[in-house]
Amino acid sequence: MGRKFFVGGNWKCNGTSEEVKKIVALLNEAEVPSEDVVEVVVSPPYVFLPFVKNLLRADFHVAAQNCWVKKGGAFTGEISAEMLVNLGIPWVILGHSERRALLNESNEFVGDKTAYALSQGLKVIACVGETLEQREAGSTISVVAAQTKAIAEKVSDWTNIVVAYEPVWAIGTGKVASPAQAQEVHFELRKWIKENVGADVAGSVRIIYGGSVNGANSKELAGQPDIDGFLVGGASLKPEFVDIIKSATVKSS
Ligand SMILES: O=C(CO)COP(=O)(O)O
Repeated sequence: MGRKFFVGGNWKCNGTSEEVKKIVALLNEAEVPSEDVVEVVVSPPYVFLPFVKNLLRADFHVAAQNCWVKKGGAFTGEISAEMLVNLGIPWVILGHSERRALLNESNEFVGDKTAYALSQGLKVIACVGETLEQREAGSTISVVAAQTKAIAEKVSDWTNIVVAYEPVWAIGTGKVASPAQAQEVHFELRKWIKENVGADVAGSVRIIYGGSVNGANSKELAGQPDIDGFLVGGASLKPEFVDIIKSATVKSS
């Protein structure tokens, strides 16, 4: 099958330099499956990126949580894709629901950002997901498809994209999607990609799940055929992140 398990830790807007040092020390000491089995990427706030990159073990990688939609310049407060490349940051998270909801990032804007970041050589964790209202209205698949379509319209090569399905109602709520609920959306999303992008991309693109993943629920979720890993928020700041990384072995066993 060839979709390497992917575990991302999204630290969001959290951490002091002391706390960041502690998390990095914890990760550096962790005994986890090799890089052949699981790809681990942690995403600290911008200001800690070079620090984390320099201290972190070589088999784990770092991601920024956002970047600007085009070349840098007179955009106060923004960070450009070129700067991330310049600092050797390989990944960026784009389209997180917190930015979509709180900063009004539209599907089109996220599609443009994804295309620009890829064009500069970054790898992108592109987030999609429905709100509770949308789920209850029965529009989960159409919402997720529209978000993915806006990316597909701007991007032709999906090699460096990981899609993160993060139902908004499961983020930071402790209310995890059941393995069956997550699998259903991952399956439908892969089907959409197969029909609208291509069978090769559908077979190879990793679709990871995010929303209240923890050390206790990660194994069962990882057992679902279309779940290729996780994007973890709260639990990525805790020792249980190591257990989540270890759930990669569910796929290889
Ligand atoms: O938003 C998330 C990861 O990007 C998920 O957050 P939680 O794991 O805290 O629910």
